[in-house]
Amino acid sequence: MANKLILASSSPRRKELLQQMNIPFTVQSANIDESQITTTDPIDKVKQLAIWKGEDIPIQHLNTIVLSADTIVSYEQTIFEKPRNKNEAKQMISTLSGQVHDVYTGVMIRSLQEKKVFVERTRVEFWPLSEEEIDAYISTEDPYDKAGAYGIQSLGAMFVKQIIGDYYTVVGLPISRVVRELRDFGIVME
Ligand SMILES: Cc1cn([C@H]2C[C@H](O)[C@@H](COP(=O)(O)OP(=O)(O)OP(=O)(O)O)O2)c(=O)[nH]c1=O
Repeated sequence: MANKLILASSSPRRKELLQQMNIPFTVQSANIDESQITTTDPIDKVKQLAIWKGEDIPIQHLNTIVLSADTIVSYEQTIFEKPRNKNEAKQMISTLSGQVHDVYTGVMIRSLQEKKVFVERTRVEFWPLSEEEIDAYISTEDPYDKAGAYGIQSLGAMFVKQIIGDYYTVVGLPISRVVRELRDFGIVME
């Protein structure tokens, strides 16, 4: 029997990226308490959160594969997750203005027998931004469901001077690596 993939995510971007790769899957959102995390190291954090999300989905069959991920923005010693309000969004974008930051995405792929966890990093440089530009941006919907308060795939694209690494790591799922790793779990394009 062919293996079946479950995407343990409520992120519309992760769903779209798997669809773009012609990989068949179903969605089951993980429900975890991210505030329970204690580590402040960005790599440990995205790994742990991806593991919690993936382990929240029960596996009942030998042919079930679960994919989960977590994305954060890291600048100097600070981790930026999703902004809770306008003030936090402004603070995040103002801090990232004119600077280079890292985006980390942790991924877990698991079956009953096996587990693979990895982290991808992409470096992003922002142009120096004016206060007017930042204020205009945070009054849109764009920043609020995204780590670091910007969407590189949407309006936030105008802030990005250059990147080093996989663009899709920033969007929330390093899809080329994920496709390769999924093959080892017997998940391939239709
Ligand atoms: C930096 C950046 C992040 N993001 C998104 C990717 C992630 O969906 C989100 C970070 O939140 P996550 O907690 O990684 O994911 P999620 O809550 O959206 O979905 P789930 O936990 O159910 O899988 O930020 C962008 O879409 N564009 C960007 O440029």
